[in-house]
Amino acid sequence: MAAVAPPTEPQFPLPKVLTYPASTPPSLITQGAEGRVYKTTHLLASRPCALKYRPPKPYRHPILDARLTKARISSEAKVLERCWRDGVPVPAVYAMDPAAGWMMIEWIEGIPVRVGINGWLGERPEDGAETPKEDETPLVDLMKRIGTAVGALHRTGVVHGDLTTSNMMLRPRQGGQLENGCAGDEDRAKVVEGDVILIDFGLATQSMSDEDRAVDLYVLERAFASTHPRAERLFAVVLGSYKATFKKAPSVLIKLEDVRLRGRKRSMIG
Ligand SMILES: Nc1ncnc2c1ncn2[C@@H]1O[C@H](COP(=O)(O)OP(=O)(O)OP(=O)(O)O)[C@@H](O)[C@H]1O
Repeated sequence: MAAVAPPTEPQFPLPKVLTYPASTPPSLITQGAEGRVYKTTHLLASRPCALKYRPPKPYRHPILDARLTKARISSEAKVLERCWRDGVPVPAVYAMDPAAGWMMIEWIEGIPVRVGINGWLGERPEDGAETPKEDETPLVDLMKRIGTAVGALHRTGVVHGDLTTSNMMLRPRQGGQLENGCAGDEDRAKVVEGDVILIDFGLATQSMSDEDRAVDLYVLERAFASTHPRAERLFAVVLGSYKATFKKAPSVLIKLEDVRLRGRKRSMIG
């Protein structure tokens, strides 16, 4: 008889909700400074979920810690629900227990947009290098979908607070997508296909201010330039589709000029 492997001890004590039986054991996806993300099937075997859990912080006063944790989970879930109701592409919230520090949200299949873009760029030379022009339509289309998603987010009265291409998932449409963002020539377009879903609303707030929206765009612009320097010029496409999606974009884009100027001054001063 084949030996049965003993169950492996989880690296961290599981939140209580994940100690109940489920069709598959939970798997730890990330361990950040503030919390952990697990993939679980605790709700339904056919419906994988992401469980965001903020464990107690031993270095904080317990009453303050409990209050902060509860407020942060509630606030993230509230923002997600508002977005979802208004049709912004975000994971649905399935369940939560803010006092216990967790919320269970829709699992988004696919790869982070960052991985998709880098998979597309592959070994391409730096921007501006002498190369024959190639058809960039699939990448440009992805930029448009990013701008549309951010435009929808701002239209609904939410600013994300940490927009990066890591906080966006590319959910495959029918026919699938590549697992790891690496592709041969014939599959290259596939790595940038799919619906853009915004994730990680831990720093999100409800705001209608041009300034807050412009800062959100600026954070994304800076993150984009440092993560994808070879595609920096395409950020204009993101802003173009943002403008096409969101009626109030023109005043936000004027504000963005100020925010950029402040950013440049700050980096000159050091
Ligand atoms: N709904 C989801 N579906 C699939 N994967 C997810 C989902 N939510 C999060 N992830 C994965 O977990 C990672 C961390 O998630 P997230 O950024 O929301 O948590 P965090 O960084 O711990 O949060 P916070 O910034 O609020 O402390 C993501 O980069 C992604 O890989």
